Amino acid sequence: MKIMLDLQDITVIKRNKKIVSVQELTVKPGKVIGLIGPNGAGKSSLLKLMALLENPTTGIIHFNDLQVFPGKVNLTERRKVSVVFQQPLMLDTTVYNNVAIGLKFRKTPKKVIKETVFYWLKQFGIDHLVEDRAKNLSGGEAQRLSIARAMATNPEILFLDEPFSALDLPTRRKLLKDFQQILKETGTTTIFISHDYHEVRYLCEDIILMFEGKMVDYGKVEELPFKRFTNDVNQFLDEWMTPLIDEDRIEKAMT
Ligand SMILES: Nc1ncnc2c1ncn2[C@@H]1O[C@H](COP(=O)(O)OP(=O)(O)OP(=O)(O)O)[C@@H](O)[C@H]1O
Repeated sequence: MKIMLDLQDITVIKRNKKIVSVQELTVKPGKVIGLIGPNGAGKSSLLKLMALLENPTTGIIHFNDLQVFPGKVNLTERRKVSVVFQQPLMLDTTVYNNVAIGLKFRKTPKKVIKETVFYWLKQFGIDHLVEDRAKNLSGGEAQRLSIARAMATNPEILFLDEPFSALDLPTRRKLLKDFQQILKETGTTTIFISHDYHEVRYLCEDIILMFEGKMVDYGKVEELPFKRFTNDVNQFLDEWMTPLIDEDRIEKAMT
């Protein structure tokens, strides 16, 4: 299988501190990867590199076999990448225009724009809000809109920085279910930051574990409970995985 994204000998140094250090990281098409680790571990910094938004201090990045320099990515490559942030960045206009804008920039014919916008709003269950102003949406609706907008441009790779963390549990569960189905259908390569083991297990096959700026693991989610790292990392993982054990116990008790 070909490699979509390839990072070699990457470091990011900010204010004399190495905040990201990754020797080798490759992403194959179609993978859904969770980017995990404690606060300040370097997840967002790594995501920005992978999404070609920021330059590493040292190292080389290839995207589809082409060496890229994030500060100077050409438009064709940039448009293959979509990023969704935790706080949806909405234009102060209608829901329709928020989704249509990326397609307008790509000079997509009007008819195709309309079809695409309605298709994605429907996929995320918000087509009835098409004429509403984006700023009036609830948190859950806005998050649906921001992912629909990202998907509408048909990205080769999608990055999400804690997209579900601001949502209440039922809303989050519903969106996760819809999103999982959509990823299954589209096969979009996806990398997303999460603090939620349940979420990661539900959506991803693989995880990248960051700890104190270093990538300390890149492997299968299901193998994580059986791996051992340094004491600090083990302690983080033990605590990180505990809520799921509780949740499983509650679910069992209820059935
Ligand atoms: N522009 C910057 N200048 C200086 N330090 C920075 C800068 N950006 C990030 N850092 C530092 O780099 C480290 C990693 O930050 P980053 O936001 O990547 O971590 P994170 O794992 O995403 O954390 P969180 O889960 O809290 O969002 C932190 O110590 C942060 O303070």
